[in-house]
Amino acid sequence: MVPMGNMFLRSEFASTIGSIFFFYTIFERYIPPQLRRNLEKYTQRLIGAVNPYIQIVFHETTGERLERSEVYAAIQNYLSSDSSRQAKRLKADLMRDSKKIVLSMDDYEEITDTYNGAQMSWVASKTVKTEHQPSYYSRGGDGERRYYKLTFHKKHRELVIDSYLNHVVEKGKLIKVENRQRKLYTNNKSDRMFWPRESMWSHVLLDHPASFRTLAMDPAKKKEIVDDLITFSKSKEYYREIGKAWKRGYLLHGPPGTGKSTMIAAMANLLEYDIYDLELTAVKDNTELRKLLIEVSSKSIIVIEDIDCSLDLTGQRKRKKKRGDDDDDDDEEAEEEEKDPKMKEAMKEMQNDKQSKVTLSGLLNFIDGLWSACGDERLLVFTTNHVDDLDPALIRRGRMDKHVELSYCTFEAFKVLAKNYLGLESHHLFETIEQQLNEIEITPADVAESLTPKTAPRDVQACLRNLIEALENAREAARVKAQEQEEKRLLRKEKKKAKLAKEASTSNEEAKREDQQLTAPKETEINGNGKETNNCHN
Ligand SMILES: Nc1ncnc2c1ncn2[C@@H]1O[C@H](COP(=O)(O)OP(=O)(O)OP(=O)(O)O)[C@@H](O)[C@H]1O
Ligand SMILES: [Mg+2]
Repeated sequence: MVPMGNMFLRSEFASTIGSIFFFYTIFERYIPPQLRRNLEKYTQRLIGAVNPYIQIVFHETTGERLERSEVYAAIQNYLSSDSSRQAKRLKADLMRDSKKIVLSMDDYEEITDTYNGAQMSWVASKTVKTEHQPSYYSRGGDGERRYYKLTFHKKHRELVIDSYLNHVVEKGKLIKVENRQRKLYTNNKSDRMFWPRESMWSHVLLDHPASFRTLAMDPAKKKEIVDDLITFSKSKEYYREIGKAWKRGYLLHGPPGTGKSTMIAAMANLLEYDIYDLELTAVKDNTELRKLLIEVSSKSIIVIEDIDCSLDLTGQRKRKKKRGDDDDDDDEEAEEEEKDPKMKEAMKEMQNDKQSKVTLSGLLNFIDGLWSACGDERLLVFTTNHVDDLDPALIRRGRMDKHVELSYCTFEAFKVLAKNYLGLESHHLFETIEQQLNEIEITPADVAESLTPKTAPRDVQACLRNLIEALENAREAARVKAQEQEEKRLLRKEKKKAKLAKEASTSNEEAKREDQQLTAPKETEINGNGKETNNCHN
């Protein structure tokens, strides 16, 4: 049996709804629009005077161009976890650049959030376009405009305005960054035309498998770098306190094939950052460099590879990436220049026209000038094979805070590679290899190549033997190279000696000729007066 009280309540409720419906129909049908709007306005004011709750509306689109509001997107991300727990009807979206589906509450759902003990209510809603509203009213052309409505008690007004809204937006942006697909950017060539809103960077998805676990290097050094990176990524407040922009410079130097580029990928994977691979030679000038910098997002690594070869940063073009026999090459080039200096000059000018005009001071400004402080949480990484060729100003601490040398393969590094490539922790051949590695210089890239299995299933013993052979070959190659260099040195010495001897004999001959001229008997003439005249004109 239904209790009498309940029945009464139900009939009361039904009659209230009926009355509202009745008045609403009259209101819509018989009251002219102008009067209706005025009535709505005053009713809102009346309710506002007695209602203790405040509402803020955040629309999905803003401005005349109806761009998607960043705040709306941040709120959507912020509310996603609460929505999936509280809302009964959910919408699933795969946002642009996101690797995860974002769940948000469907229209007219309501969820609550608690912040510092204050209750906040969020409702997803939409307004439908009426005939009085402009045609650009809705973004998708479906005549609807979505919004989130935040409702809270007026006693929390300051809390909401001073901190809750910032908290929502920051947390929402963070969630977006965590969900994003990471990217590898490179700068576009500057001689092409850019559309007004087109980016100067183009990108692909970043999907490099490198990690610090698989990076072969001294374990203590590796730990130091990992700790440094993690500390940096958590130091937002610290950098603010000491009054420094939140960025850090890394200089990775070492011979080719020692893992500099691999380490950059490992850094990006560890911190979940994007990579901006900056090709300096494609940047027209310092102004363009600054524009590129402004477009770099937070949580990113800006990389300039082979900085010593990238540009003429010290006023002299660096021609030699690969050294070794430079002295001879230099001699030959000098000879060429002597032969036809004018042609050389003309070629240089032609090259200069095409070259980037980025200067050292432009690059220094890029690293730590005022503009470099726009954007947060950035690593700047330079790599080079020849650290001594770099201008000291470029790599001083404060600009390049951490200098990391990546060098030839040590036994510790080999063990990491053996584990990665062969799943080996120990083997009786390890002792031989350790001895060899102490005596021979070989890059981790060469070790990795020797350890790569060439048969399936992999033959561990054969791989290790490959490495031992490669090491012996490297020893022989080093011996031959040293011998060749010694021969070249001796040849140069001989040449110099011969040149000096030739110069000495020429000057001797000249001196002899002078002496002969000085000591030769003077022609004597008797002039008309019967006096002697000296006819020597020297
Ligand atoms: N320390 C290392 N740990 C693991 N793998 C490495 C290491 N060094 C090199 N390798 C392997 O060798 C290859 C080449 O290494 P990488 O490109 O990182 O060298 P690099 O120092 O950047 O050389 P370059 O100066 O020529 O640019 C990588 O693909 C990687 O497989
Ligand atoms: Mg490299």
